[in-house]
Amino acid sequence: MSYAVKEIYYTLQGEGAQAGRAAVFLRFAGCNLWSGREEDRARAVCSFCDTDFVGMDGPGGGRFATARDLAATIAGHWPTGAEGGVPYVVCTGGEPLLQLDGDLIEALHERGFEVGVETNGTLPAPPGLDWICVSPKADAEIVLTEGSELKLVFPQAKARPERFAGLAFTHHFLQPMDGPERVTNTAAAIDYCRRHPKWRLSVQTHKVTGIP
Ligand SMILES: C[S@@+](CC[C@H](N)C(=O)[O-])C[C@H]1O[C@@H](n2cnc3c(N)ncnc32)[C@H](O)[C@@H]1O
Ligand SMILES: Nc1nc2[nH]cc(C(=O)O)c2c(=O)[nH]1
Ligand code: SF4
Ligand SMILES: [Mg+2]
Repeated sequence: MSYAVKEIYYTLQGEGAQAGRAAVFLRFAGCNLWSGREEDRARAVCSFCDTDFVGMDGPGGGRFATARDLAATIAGHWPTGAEGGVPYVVCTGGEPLLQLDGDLIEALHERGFEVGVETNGTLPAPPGLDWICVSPKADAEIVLTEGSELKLVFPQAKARPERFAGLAFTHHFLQPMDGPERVTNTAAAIDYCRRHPKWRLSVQTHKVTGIP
């Protein structure tokens, strides 16, 4: 199958347990919980999204006919001068599990990449992923109930942390909801983590440092 890609760029992972790690970001176009159009936001299942994932018009974006082509393009974004460490690609979107498949993961592994995914958890994951970050949304049942990290945007009235605390993830993070209430949400997340040490705070560090 072919892949619809919004953008591809090299940056640092900004969130969660891998925050600070150099990575190529592969942002797929499209999501199953919101059309991406502002006029649909209020009645979307997921209504707080901070991302433009519509179309294939971003830097490095486009339609890729094969897994080989896409993996080669991603590998081309890893700087030739980067010394040490393991090349890392973060597959996000939009919802990456609408498109990410075993062929692409295999092609990326062949090029020496570890493959991470940022997902809303509503779709099954193909085999072979090295890092799975699930970020549940209040009105969308998750089918991915284990993985590397569960990163809950906080607060969501209908998705309280207690509902997810017992799931088999290696890490549990609360990420303050960005938007008009960011400062209040950050204080509330800090307070929750202080009272429930199983949970850690995930600050969106790329927004603090001003990188993409
Ligand atoms: C844009 S989403 C794309 C991946 C996938 N669709 C998902 O929701 O996990 C990437 C990450 O940003 C988080 N996110 C989206 N909007 C946010 C906001 N307004 N504040 C904080 N985190 C947000 C998501 O929960 C997810 O962890
Ligand atoms: N630097 C950086 N880190 C991120 N981690 C998750 C992101 C996402 O949009 O999925 C993201 C992003 O957009 N930028
Ligand atoms: S599920 Fe992810 S990409 Fe889709 S609208 Fe929500 S935060 Fe944005
Ligand atoms: Mg983002």
